[in-house]
Amino acid sequence: MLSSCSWTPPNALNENNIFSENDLTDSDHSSGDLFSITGFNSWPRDLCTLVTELTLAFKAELAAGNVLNNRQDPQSFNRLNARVHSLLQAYSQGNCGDWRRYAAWSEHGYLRHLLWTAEEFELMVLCWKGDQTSRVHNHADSHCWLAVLDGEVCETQYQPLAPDAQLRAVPHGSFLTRNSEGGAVVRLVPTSSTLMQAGDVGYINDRIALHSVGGCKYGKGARGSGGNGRAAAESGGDVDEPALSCTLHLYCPPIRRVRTFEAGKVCEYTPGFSSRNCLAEPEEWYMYEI
Ligand SMILES: N[C@@H](CS(=O)O)C(=O)O
Ligand SMILES: [Fe+2]
Repeated sequence: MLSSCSWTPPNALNENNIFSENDLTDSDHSSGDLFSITGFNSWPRDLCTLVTELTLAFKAELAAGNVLNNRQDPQSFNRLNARVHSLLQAYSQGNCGDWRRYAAWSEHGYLRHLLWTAEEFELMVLCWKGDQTSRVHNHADSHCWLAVLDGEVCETQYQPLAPDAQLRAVPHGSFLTRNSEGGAVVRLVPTSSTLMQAGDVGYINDRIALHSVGGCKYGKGARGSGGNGRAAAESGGDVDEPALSCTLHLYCPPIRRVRTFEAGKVCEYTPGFSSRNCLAEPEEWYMYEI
């Protein structure tokens, strides 16, 4: 709840919505160059500050007349991506563990816990037990940032190929399905597989690839009390138990319909949530208007 957060409205911004050198204190300068590159106000160690800074980043692009989706003007996107990436990285590497109160796992599949929803973006914690894996899916023309809060996940990206494409060998893990509209048959081929650890941040959209994400079968995960995986690992997880991993997902704009791709079929549905412990009532967060 907002009352439990030490949240204060951000300082006034200059006309470019970027904090100037004069806005920085000496201690800010000692934090390094990232401030001058990304222009954000504070390193977000808690969710309230993170949501505030993200809101400012998205509103700044909207105020400059840019759309927010995967067809965004490249210059606007590069500016936004640098800022959002830095904010998520700062939070996932140095957080105070406040996301843990929203985390819960299930035997039956990964769980989605909604933290924050607004017109510009949604933020959620996803909890993976063992090697639970999402089906290959799209992101509905939204931007999707993913930060690992604890444990490890593996992201596999897929690209469509014509089913009769001349391949020397059919790549392991590829399968025949339908295209996005459920029409022509395509072969989805895995093109990359990336192990992501606590503190890592990734980005994807539909123009880059489809993907699936999965946790690790066994290992050290989110059992410690620290803010990230290193702290949890040091506090000692049991390597024989399913790993408990947590990821933070940011979708801009929020995703209302998602498509999943399996052998021979495409499904479209409205993604749901296991819990909606939103951080605060929206009106409390919009005290500050750009
Ligand atoms: N995009 C998925 C999670 S992941 O596998 O990227 C979701 O929101 O459920
Ligand atoms: Fe995804």
